[in-house]
Amino acid sequence: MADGALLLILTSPMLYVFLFRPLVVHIHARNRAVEALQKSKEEQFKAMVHTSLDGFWITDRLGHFLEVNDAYCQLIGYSREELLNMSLYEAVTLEETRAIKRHFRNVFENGSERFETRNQCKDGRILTIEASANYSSAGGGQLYCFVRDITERREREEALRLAGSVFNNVEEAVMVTDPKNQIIAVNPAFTTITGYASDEVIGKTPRILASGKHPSAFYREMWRQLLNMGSWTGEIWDKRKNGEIYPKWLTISAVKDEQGETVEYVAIFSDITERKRAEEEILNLAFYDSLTKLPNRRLLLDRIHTALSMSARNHYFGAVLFLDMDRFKVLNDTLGHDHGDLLLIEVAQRIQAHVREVDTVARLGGDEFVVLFEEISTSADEATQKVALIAEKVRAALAAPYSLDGHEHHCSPSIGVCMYCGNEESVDALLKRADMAMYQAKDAGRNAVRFFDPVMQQAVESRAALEADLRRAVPGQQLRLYYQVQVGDDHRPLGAEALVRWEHPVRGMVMPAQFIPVAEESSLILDVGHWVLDAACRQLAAWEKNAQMRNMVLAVNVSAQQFRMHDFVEKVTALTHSHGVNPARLKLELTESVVLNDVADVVAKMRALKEIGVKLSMDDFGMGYSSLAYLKQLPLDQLKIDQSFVRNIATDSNDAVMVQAIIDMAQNFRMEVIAEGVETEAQLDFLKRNGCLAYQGYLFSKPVPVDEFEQNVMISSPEPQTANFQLPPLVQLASQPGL
Ligand SMILES: Nc1nc2c(ncn2[C@@H]2O[C@H](COP(=O)(O)OP(=O)(O)OP(=O)(O)O)[C@@H](O)[C@H]2O)c(=O)[nH]1
Repeated sequence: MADGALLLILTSPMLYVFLFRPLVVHIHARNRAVEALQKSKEEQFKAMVHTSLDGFWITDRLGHFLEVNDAYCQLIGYSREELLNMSLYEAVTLEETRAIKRHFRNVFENGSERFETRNQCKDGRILTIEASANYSSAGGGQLYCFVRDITERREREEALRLAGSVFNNVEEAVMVTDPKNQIIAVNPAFTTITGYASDEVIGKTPRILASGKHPSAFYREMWRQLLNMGSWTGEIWDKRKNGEIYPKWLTISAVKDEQGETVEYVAIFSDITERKRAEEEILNLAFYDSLTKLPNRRLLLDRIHTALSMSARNHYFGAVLFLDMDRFKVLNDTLGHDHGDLLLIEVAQRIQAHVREVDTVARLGGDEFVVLFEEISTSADEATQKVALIAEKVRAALAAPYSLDGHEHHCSPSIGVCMYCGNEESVDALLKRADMAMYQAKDAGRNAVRFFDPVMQQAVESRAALEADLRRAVPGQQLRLYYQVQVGDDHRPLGAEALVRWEHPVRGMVMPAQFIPVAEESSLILDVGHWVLDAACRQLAAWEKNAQMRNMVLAVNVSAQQFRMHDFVEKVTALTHSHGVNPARLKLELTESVVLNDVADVVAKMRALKEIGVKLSMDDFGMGYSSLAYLKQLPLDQLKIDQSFVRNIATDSNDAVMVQAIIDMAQNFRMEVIAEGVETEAQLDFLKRNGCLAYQGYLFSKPVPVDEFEQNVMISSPEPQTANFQLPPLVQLASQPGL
């Protein structure tokens, strides 16, 4: 229309001036008005958009921002200028790029789309955005979009979803109560643990769960803490629907609103029956003896420790009783371990029946028990007397016959007592003393009570020190061999007995009587024994090269422990081989204690030794329990008459008869016989007259180092094995034991 008017004006100026101009003016005015209206609408729109709390943007079809409002700038952290130089793709997270493209396509096709996306702010934060986009074809196609940050809402929803899932699936029971303590919700685990379905408890108070095991003060304290601190945690005994009382671990928290008012209490609990049972079991295993149910060593040590500290404060005397059943092994060996166990249980009960409840009765292990008496008296005398009385009562009770599964058995205890006051002595020392006293009771014939004696302690301590030193003797090369000659009836040297000496750097020369018993009580005797055999073989090998010494037979003592070793024969064989020694020059002296053990095994070993050519002699013959019956079975070469018989043959007719009998026996069994401890001519004379043709003793020589021995042999036999062994001026030393 406006275009037609213009044509008319151009073709007819008059018409224009008079008719159309006013019209044209009107039209312009109207257009201006429309424009103005449009402008004002745009302004309004702009104002509306810029004041909107929601974000707003316009992009072109490619996503370049054409307009953004302040809310969007604030939301995303970029300025308007920055955004107008960016595309929407730069404002979303990388993963969202494809989704945005899809949303754009949808908007182009459908005109509008609501979608959720994730924007990346300038500072890196990721926001969950709800977007409502519209398409306009104006300006080559534009997208108008209102956006809203729903990050928090989504997080809340997620948290709620999670809480709901946790509530329903968690193993712990959850119970929610209102501020009036009425149950408003419980989860499935609550039903599993308590047995109550939710509709049975909702509207009720948690008191229906109470076991009645706790006093009301317990609940008062729980509420006090809950109200003051906002939560309570602890162990509590409750009752299930079926009446079963059980322990649970409970946490109650008060949930408050923004004003700080409690709106709910949330109780979360788990059933700890199993855990408590396991804990108790572990505790029992750790601190109690499973057979007698008495405290074990660990708990006892702890109790003694506490008792000593108490005594240091209150100055009361206390005591430790150490009990060991006498010959308990016999019961195990005869009636069996089960009966042994029954006796131990009975012993535990009898001890407990005779002491106060506050006294600790413990089992240390095996047949050893300890009783700890605390706070007996502040007077030493009174305390000692009281303990002596109790100990005697316990002894008598334990010595009474036992009926074990129908079998009557007699057993008794040996009891050692050690008093204490204060904590100067350590727990260990105290127990050790009581133990020593117990051994004193055993030594006194058993079934007895003995108090600790300090003199005995000293003896025990010096023995322990000797053992510790002895441990270093072999590796420290402190052992020596001495040689005591053995001669024939013509006094010619036949060989020697090798005798061990210990040359201690501080103690000086230690005699075997001092250290062999100590070695025998530990396995040290094996090391010492092996060393002696090795040294003897080395010496024999050296003598092989010396014409005058070549025929010497060397006797070596073998301990019972050493002989019992399963590989003893192999060891002897290996030693003779490795030193290149003629085994016939080696004579092993066995004692009756060796032979008494397991006759069949002993005989087998002896035969094996004889097979390789080693000679065997029975040492200290006549001292033990050797019976003719088994002497006959032993492949012995020689009997050695013990020096205790030899000592008195000239003066004691009994000993003389004994020696005669031994010599006869040896002759009957076709064994050689040698007498040890020959110190006088009279003894020698008697032996000779009775047919004993070999001798060892101070009359010929004391034990001497190898050089001296060789010298003596060479002096006495300038020609190999011809001359008599001269009696050296050593006879005066005869009073020393012939070791
Ligand atoms: N039945 C049973 N025997 C045990 C138990 N623990 C250790 N023993 C045995 O208890 C015995 C303890 O013996 P000892 O105390 O050394 O010796 P004993 O025969 O009592 O002789 P003395 O103490 O010298 O009078 C050993 O034979 C152990 O094998 C156990 O739990 N039950």
